[in-house]
Amino acid sequence: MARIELSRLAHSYRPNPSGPADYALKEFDLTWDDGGAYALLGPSGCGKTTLLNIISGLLAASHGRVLFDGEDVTRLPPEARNIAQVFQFPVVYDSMTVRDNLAFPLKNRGVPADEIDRRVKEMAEMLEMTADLHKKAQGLTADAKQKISLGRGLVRADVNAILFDEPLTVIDPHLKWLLRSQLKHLHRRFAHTMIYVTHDQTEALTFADKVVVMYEGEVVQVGTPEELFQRPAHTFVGYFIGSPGMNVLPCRVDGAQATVGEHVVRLRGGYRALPQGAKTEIGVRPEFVTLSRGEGLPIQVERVDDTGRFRVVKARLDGLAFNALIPEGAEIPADGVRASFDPQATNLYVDDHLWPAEGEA
Ligand SMILES: Nc1ncnc2c1ncn2[C@@H]1O[C@H](COP(=O)(O)OP(=O)(O)OP(=O)(O)O)[C@@H](O)[C@H]1O
Repeated sequence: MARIELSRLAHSYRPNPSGPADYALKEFDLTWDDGGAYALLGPSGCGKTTLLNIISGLLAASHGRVLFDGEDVTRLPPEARNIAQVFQFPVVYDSMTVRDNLAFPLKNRGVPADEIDRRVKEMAEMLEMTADLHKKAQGLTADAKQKISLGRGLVRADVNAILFDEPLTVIDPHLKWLLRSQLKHLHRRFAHTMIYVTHDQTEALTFADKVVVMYEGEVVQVGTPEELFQRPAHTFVGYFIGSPGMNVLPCRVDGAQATVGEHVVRLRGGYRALPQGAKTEIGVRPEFVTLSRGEGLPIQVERVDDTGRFRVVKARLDGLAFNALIPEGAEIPADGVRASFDPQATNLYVDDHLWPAEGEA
């Protein structure tokens, strides 16, 4: 296992990049702690696979360095990096049995036969494939083949890190849930550094201790699921995490208050010296919105969906989509509805980035 550092890393697939749009990854520094369970989350095309392939050595970064426990591995090929990688689609040897497929990475590294036997049995049990050990991979379903791929990634004890690139895409929903909890269990047991790529927030939040969120080639936040919920560092994190996502409203800011349209919203602290001409917005999660006939911003309710524990109110505010989550039992006025926000949970964004109030870090 290793602590993985990416130093001033950037990548362009073009030979002569001339501007930010030419970069699949824009420059950043990032450290993955030894033994951490990370999810790498972001929409299609944001650079997740590019980043994973740079860590494993399948791709040479055009800029910056990769360090494992302080040692520069930037120029080392994949086989010298001791990384296990599991891809979206199965990578198995069809002509081999399940047992031989699982044993392959261990045989390659000269692990003694009795140790191979023990680890293969343990892995087959975990994957619920003990009865299939003697079968050729060829005749198995896509699900089963992908389970073997996972097993081949997890069977080695000595890896620096295990990288998963959307490994559960082809797996049916029930098994998906099962395998995800087994991965978590395995992480607790062996404390491998694990990086799990997904564009599914549920998958990311259930697997990881820390989530790295990417957007358009940038790492926009690294944080615990709670941090991503409470203080999204970028408006994209606010939209992407949570269901429904954070409300983002254009505003003007004056000290400790924002003006949205003609209405004043109290902020949790003072804001001065904001950059001239920058885009300013407040972000408030639907969970921190209260509806009443009294104070607040006028909204037009379009729909109320009852989920059991709370109701999702879909509305418009100054023509923009706006959502509120209202607990069961709390009143939703029939007309003249106004929305007010908890100031502690109202964040200010300047050009999409979270802006701290005076005195905040
Ligand atoms: N081999 C390549 N040559 C040129 N451009 C590439 C190559 N691979 C990826 N890209 C581009 O780099 C950007 C990042 O792609 P990448 O596959 O890393 O994203 P991703 O977040 O993994 O997406 P997905 O979730 O769809 O797999 C995209 O604009 C993509 O078109």
